[in-house]
Amino acid sequence: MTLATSSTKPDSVHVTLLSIAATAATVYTVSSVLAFQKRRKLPDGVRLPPHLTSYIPYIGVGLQFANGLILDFVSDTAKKLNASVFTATVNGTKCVFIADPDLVFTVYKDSIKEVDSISLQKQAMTTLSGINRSAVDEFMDNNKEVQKAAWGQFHKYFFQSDQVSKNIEAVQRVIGGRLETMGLSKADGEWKSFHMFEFVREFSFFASVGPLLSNGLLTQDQIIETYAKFEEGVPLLFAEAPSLLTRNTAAARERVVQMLMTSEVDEGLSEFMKARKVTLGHLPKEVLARMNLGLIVATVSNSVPAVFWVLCELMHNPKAFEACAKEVKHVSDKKANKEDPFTMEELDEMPLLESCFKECLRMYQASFSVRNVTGDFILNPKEKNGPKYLIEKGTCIMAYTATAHMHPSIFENPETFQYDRFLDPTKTALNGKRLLNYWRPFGGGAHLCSGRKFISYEVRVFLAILLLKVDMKLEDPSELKPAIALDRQGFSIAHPNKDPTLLAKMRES
Ligand code: HEM
Repeated sequence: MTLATSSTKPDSVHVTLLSIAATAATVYTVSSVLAFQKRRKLPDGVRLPPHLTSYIPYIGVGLQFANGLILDFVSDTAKKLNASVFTATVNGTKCVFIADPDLVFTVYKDSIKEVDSISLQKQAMTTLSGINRSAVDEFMDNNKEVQKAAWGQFHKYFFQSDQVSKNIEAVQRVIGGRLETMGLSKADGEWKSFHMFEFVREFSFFASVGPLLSNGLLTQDQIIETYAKFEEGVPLLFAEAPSLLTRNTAAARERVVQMLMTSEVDEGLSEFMKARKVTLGHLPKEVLARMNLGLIVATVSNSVPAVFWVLCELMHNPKAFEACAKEVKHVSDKKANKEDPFTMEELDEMPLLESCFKECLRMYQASFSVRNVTGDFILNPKEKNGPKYLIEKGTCIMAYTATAHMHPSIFENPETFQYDRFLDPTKTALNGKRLLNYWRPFGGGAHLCSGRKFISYEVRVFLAILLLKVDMKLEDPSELKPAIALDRQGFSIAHPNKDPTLLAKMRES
């Protein structure tokens, strides 16, 4: 599918699904759907979702329309059209939007065979990683066993406790090294100033790519900036925007790919990558590097903003900060040697930190789960006697997680950061069903995030080290907390619309 873009500032312009949505919202009518329904014979009680007839040009709209939340677009349009499911055509593709928190996760149901994501995975490998389309088709269509083995490796290295434990140890070594690089290894009594997002990125990027790919990347300081340039334009690449708009992004991508093929990277390969190299060894080195770039995107584009929001919320919520700091100190005080890395068992004794992480994923997961529809199927709304919707072959479902995550009938005061909201795993939602059933920041079904266990420990360990060793304060405590950057919605965990200044110094031990 393709997204609308602004053409004024190629590459610095972000494309958003919101821009499309907001543009679409300028003109709408349901009359065409009603006419169509009369023509098409539908089973009893089944209707076509109303269609937002809209003017959505490909080029020439963009930032000027990005003036609201995708969430509001979805819920407001659903209300206007009086339907929990509606469609809108986005540059030629009929997209299905779902405003019902009980229906939005239908996309993850493996039982619905008419929903396909492989084509989008292929599209991402081609447009985003830059792998030749025929090589992608050949790999995805004819190497099912190899893909299964590669998935198994992910499971082994990022899910099995013994391996996650090793990786979490490696993460702590990386964090220790970065504290040094950032001038925070010694208690010299001096406050140092950082932009909070950049500060988090410095730790989280290397703490992820080291254990995931290679320690050889830890010395390539310039990879962060180059990768950031690439990541900024990823939505444009995925949208297959004209090359004029993606030139700089593609150039940054090529530089990252080169960095992933250096001899230092080869020499420092992680255990996971060594295993992967055996399984995928038949692929050309460059294709492998591009696939690894895709892994970095899956990892870093979510984990960096996620960790940022946890730190940011803690800095703005003294009560939560104190409670988490106390929890970490309690665990640390029991350690025989305080300098030893935290074990997974110790991190499991930090449920408040975990709850903060879950709460931030709830509040800031701003991505669509996109699925192509390969055959007609009927989507049943929750109301017993309510309408059932026909989802048509050839459409594209755009499931927006925040539809459930920010729904006031599910999560009490959804806009408020409640640091202990997820402390009790048996807690029920406002509608009486299990709270965690409505918490899906890692997707679901066949594409459930493979890194979800690893990242939940990585976040805890990073925050535990900071809370234990570093004094932190906001440069301007009266400054309002950042909001979601509207121009990046739809792609990953939301980015902030501004980067607050954090003052930090190593604590006297
Ligand atoms: C807060 C951090 C993260 C979030 C919110 C997140 C979220 C997600 C989501 C929503 C999906 C499913 C996409 C879809 O259904 O279309 C996904 C897939 C995936 N994630 Fe994550 N992720 C995170 C961190 C990570 C990390 C750290 C890794 C690697 C260590 C990782 C590796 C993957 C992979 C490989 C997939 C594709 C799974 C498949 O298609 O089989 N993710 N992630």
